[in-house]
Amino acid sequence: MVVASVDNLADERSKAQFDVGAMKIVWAGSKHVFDVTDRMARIVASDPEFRKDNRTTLGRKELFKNTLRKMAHVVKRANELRLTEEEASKLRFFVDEPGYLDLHWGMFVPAIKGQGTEEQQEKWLPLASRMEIIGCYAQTELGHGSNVQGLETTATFDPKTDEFIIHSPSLTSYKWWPGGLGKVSTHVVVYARLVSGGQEHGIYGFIVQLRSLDDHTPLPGIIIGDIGTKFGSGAYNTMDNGFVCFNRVRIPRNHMLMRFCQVTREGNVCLSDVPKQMVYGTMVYVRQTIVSDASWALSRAVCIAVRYSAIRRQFGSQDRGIETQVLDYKTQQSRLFPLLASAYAFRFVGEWLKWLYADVTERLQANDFSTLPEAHACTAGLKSLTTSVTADAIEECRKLCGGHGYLCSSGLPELFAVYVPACTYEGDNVVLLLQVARFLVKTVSRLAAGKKPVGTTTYMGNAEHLMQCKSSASSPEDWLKPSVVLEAFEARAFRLAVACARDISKFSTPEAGFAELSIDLVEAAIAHCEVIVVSRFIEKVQQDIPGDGVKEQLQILCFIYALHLIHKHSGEFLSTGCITPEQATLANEQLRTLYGQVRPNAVSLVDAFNYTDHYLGSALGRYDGNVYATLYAQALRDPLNDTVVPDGYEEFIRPVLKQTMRLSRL
Ligand SMILES: CCCCCCCCCCC/C=C/C(=O)SCCNC(=O)CCNC(=O)[C@H](O)C(C)(C)COP(=O)(O)OP(=O)(O)OC[C@H]1O[C@@H](n2cnc3c(N)ncnc32)[C@H](O)[C@@H]1OP(=O)(O)O
Ligand SMILES: Cc1cc2nc3c(=O)[nH]c(=O)nc-3n(C[C@H](O)[C@H](O)[C@H](O)COP(=O)(O)OP(=O)(O)OC[C@H]3O[C@@H](n4cnc5c(N)ncnc54)[C@H](O)[C@@H]3O)c2cc1C
Repeated sequence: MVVASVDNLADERSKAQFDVGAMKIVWAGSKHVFDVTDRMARIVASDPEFRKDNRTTLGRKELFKNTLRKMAHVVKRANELRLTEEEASKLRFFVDEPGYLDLHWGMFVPAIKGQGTEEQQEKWLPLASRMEIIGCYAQTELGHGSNVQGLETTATFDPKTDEFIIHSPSLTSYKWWPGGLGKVSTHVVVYARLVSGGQEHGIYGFIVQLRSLDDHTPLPGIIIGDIGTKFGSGAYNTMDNGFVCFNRVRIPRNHMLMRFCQVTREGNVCLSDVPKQMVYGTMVYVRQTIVSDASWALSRAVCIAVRYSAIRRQFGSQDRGIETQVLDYKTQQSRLFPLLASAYAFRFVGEWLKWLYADVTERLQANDFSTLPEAHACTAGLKSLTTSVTADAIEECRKLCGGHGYLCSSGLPELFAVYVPACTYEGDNVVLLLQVARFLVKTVSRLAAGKKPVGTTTYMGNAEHLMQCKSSASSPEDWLKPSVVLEAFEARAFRLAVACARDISKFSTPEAGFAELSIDLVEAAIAHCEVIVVSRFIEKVQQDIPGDGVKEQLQILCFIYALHLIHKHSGEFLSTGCITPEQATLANEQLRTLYGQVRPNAVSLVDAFNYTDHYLGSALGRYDGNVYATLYAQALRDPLNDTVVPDGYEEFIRPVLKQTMRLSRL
């Protein structure tokens, strides 16, 4: 049985029609990134300190202490190996355990870099880099998260002492959720309403010390703790998401992050000549990183499901002969291959978004704020789209693995539990899509005023054509033409956005229209985000891509990505008149053909992710395909199997059996 499993994956690998090594480089982004990633993944996988297969069986306290041990080991190894920032960040990534380091490096440091003055950066960044202080990011409160302008915490300037007084005026104003806050962080960037001279001046970030650097006890006026156990076993419970109440805590004036707004010694508030949304900059940065993370989480789930589907056999045999690999069932392919294609799509759009973010950052530094709205819309929209799809996809992969997918040893339940809050943190996905919709409606109304759209909305400049065009697809092969596919996506997105803008104008106020039509607006926003992903994927496959057969495989995946969306949203494509029912049928026919073309390459396409068995953490997704023996070995290691007769037998099983025996004798 074991030998047959191993043979299956070896057979699968022998069928590949492309150069897997070259695809690994494409997936990584470059040879350099591949080398760094590969080396860091192996360092983590070979270090017993980073073992993670017992995580779901540990209680919260044990689990948390275990994470503290691992985080300390990460810092130690990074120092010992003299890792660069890039290497250290990959090392932390492959440790694959949410912990305070994520928030320290991922939000606290970026908040200071983005919103601190040069002097503030000079003071705080070395302390943070050497980890002489540990920081987190506290924006959300018990009563408000999405509505940042509704935050209640105050930072009142006291000109007498040249200090700010940080205060939580109500229970609902307690900071609630920040990762790393509950038990670890010594410092925090806290977002509060700036009050000076009796007037409010908006929300800004303030650096506050939370705990003593000598004995870690909370400083006076600070009530702090963990908010409690979260969804799933193991999963995000390794993180100390916390609460904090500030009771008139005093901090020096220069602890306010003053890059965009300065408070003088006299308490005068001087706003720089920049948009006030610059204070939301850390969120834009993190949303961009979340899009890249989505492709990692999705590809990990898909890797497990594809390998297992090649191993798993059900039905199809005559006379108890060899059964069919479940990967050969068209229904399995139609559920799995679009997810495989989405993993590649999100990888490429993530890389593009990184470029967009770098570009806008450069412009902002030169006081050019013109691309800020587009950067906000793209990061918000793509964060929303990719995390929602990924969360659903992990659950779909669990189902694709049948009963064994439900076991923690499949790796999928914990991956789902750890991933699903991505739909909420850094902005609830619906709230973020409504931001995209606001941007789209504005773009459409600017069009009417003769303004030329730029960036990702450039396609809307072709307004007349997009409103009238009818798809020219007359055969399944036509759906392999980039121009045919793009036109359908652009026309659908534009028509939905125009319909929303038109309908909003029928209400008494734009706000009333926006609120009433928010369901349609969310759909228009998704359609626009899908234009971005599809067009970036098409752009990618039109480039020169080295490696035998690599480009061909990516083209197949690109069209699977696009055509499965046409199928999924066929209602919208049809109701907007972008395609006809016959053309939808042709697209489906082509999709089926493409599934057949991916089939022999599926295992190699997930091998190209280059994941170690440690990172995958799955009995079902092992590289060698030795699924059943691993499942059995892991079952035997379960704490319930420590003893043959369970604890509790004497107390709770024997009395029941005795009672039943007595009753049956009656
Ligand atoms: C091994 C596994 C490891 C896992 C590790 C994972 C690590 C991840 C850790 C996750 C940590 C999580 C952290 C957090 O969650 S931090 C808190 C995040 N909070 C949010 O995201 C709040 C969401 N809310 C908002 O962003 C705003 O409140 C919202 C945008 C929704 C509304 O803001 P506001 O009321 O001010 O704005 P309006 O809607 O009225 O818009 C006014 C104009 O401002 C523009 N705008 C809005 N936001 C931005 C922005 N960020 N940048 C630029 N411009 C922005 C908006 O478009 C409006 O413009 P116009 O007036 O021109 O239309
Ligand atoms: C694991 C995790 C880690 C986190 N880490 C941090 C952290 O480190 N620092 C930090 O500051 N915060 C953190 N957060 C908090 C997070 O940022 C917020 O939970 C998030 O921004 C959503 O806000 P909310 O909880 O207020 O949701 P709500 O806004 O209350 O959402 C509830 C529902 O209302 C809907 N809704 C809200 N507003 C609208 C609207 N205008 N129109 C239509 N529907 C609407 C939403 O779609 C949602 O369905 C974390 C959260 C989680 C789950």
